[in-house]
Amino acid sequence: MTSWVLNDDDFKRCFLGSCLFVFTSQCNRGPAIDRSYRQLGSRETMIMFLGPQCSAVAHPLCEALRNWNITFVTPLAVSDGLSNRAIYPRLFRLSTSDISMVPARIALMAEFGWTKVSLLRQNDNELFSSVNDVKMDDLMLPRGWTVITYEVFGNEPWKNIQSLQRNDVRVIMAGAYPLPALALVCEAYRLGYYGPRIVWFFPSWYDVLWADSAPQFSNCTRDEILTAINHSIYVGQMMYNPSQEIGISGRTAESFDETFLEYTNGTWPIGSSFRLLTYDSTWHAALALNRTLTKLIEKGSPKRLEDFRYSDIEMADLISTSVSEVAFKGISGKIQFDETGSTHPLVVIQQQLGHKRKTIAYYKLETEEMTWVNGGAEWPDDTVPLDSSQLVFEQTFVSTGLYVTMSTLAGLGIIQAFGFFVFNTVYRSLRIIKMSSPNINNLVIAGSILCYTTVLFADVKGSVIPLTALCCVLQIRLCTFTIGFSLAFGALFAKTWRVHAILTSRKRMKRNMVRDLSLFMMVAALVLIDVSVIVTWQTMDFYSVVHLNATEPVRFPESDIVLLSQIHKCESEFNLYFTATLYLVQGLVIVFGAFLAWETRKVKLDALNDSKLIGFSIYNVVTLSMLGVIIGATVDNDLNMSYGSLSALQLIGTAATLNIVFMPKVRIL
Ligand SMILES: NCCCC(=O)O
Repeated sequence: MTSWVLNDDDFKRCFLGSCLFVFTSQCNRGPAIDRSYRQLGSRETMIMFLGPQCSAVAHPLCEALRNWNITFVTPLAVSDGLSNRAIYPRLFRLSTSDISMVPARIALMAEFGWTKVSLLRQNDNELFSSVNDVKMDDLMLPRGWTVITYEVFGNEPWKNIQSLQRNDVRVIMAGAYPLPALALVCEAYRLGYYGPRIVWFFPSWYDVLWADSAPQFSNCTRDEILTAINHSIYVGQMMYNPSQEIGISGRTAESFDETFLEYTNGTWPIGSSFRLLTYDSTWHAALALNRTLTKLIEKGSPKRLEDFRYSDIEMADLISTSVSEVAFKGISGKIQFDETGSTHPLVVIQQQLGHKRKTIAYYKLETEEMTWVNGGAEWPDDTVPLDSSQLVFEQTFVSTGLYVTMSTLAGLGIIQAFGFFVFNTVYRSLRIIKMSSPNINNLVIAGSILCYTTVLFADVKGSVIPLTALCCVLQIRLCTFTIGFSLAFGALFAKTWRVHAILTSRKRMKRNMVRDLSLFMMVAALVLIDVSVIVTWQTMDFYSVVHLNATEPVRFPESDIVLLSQIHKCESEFNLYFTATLYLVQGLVIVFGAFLAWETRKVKLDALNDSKLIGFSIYNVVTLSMLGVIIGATVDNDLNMSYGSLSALQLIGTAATLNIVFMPKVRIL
């Protein structure tokens, strides 16, 4: 390209015929360095180097040639490291550091509502060093945005694509030369990682037709690459002055392109995206050499440009200073270097739309201002892609059908319990009822009703229970079941204890020493213990709602939604200890009750002795409680299974106890 520029007639008129070394290295370090050293070893001294336009070459070469006092003027070479004047004192580029594109990328993310990206860069080049990642981090982290993965790719880009797929990455900022990028995108295509939900960011200095090289440099066709990069975004410096201003060369960008296309037979060869910058950089070199010559003449120096020698620091300084001082209106825009030897161009944002690349915005680095043009970005279905799947939480409730069934059964149980209460009250004067302690039996009924009531409190679908009140429901269940159990089983226990006391009083005590009041007190004491444990628990160690994933996330391939079913549970820090205390109290009553039932098993007076019934009840309670603990532990996260099975156990246990205690009496009557 530069060779063509040098052949341009207008250019020749302005240029003084000085010795320039022109790079045609196509970003290959080795050949570039080899050619440079051959040139330096020749008899012809080079006053200035035009290029290298690739950072990959600029880094090693300019560093190696630092002591040769050669001034480099290059159109591109955008690596941030090249701004370091200590290492590259005589390097001037008509471009800005790639790192200065980061604010533009951030502004685009903000515009499109993206807060999660992956940064992916080529492994073997300083241009795509972690400096960009650090700058991205600096601007993203304070905003609370996330870099999902930092990918570095080499010969196995499929691994990086799989990582992007695994991490559900939607927006990828790629830093790579076009040829490795083709291999990367080709892998993405092969692995099905493309479509309306995937957006790539590439540097805008990629040639517009970069996908055309696909068959040569990847296993994909041009169309496959274009499919994979459709809607991609390109960010980079503006290399085209859209205004029809005539620059120093007497050309506009448009008229230049006409001539250029004549020269290339209407094609856009590789590297043509920086044709205007190349033209302007050559002009810059020429103007700087002119300026140097003028200065030499003005100073009265006998030296001329061709007298330059690599050891002549004074003249090298003069050349470098002249390069830094030259400012002019080029066909790519206004050219003026800053103290780092870079320019401050406008940033252009483009979008790949099929085989075309559309300019969608400009971004001013100084003012951080974005100007949208040509209708801005276009997205499939007019919807900006999301930066990640939308996690939709679905609260799992107890199913209405299950709740209604269980509640109906509980209701029937409560009705039956009331029936037993009526029976107990109506026939209280009959001997069989009287001797079975009807008052205490009423406690069994009351306890059973409370146990049945427990089933009615559930986190049921369509219920009006807000999440904040969920733990109140659990507290009510805790109270109704614990107190209900203590009332019912405590009353049975108390009765058995009385039989045991009577049995033993025949020898040592008076028969009527154990009145109902004592039994009430006994049950009340048990209930009081429960209440104290519950009150201590709920005042010292509050329940709070925890969200538990009930299932693995369910992905819907055709949408961005990932459904996560959650159950809400109430837990407290010392949950385990308080539950264990309650179990211990109930367990002691059960064990002691079992002992008393065993002791009084020989009492033949059925109306007086409930020991067989207690034995049955204990058997019931122990079996059902064990089942309850096992079910509770195994189906903890399946709300319906957990509610259904525990409610069934409560219903069966309560109904069995009530029927065991009352049915024989009802039958006798
Ligand atoms: N061919 C130009 C790419 C940019 C760079 O290497 O700095």
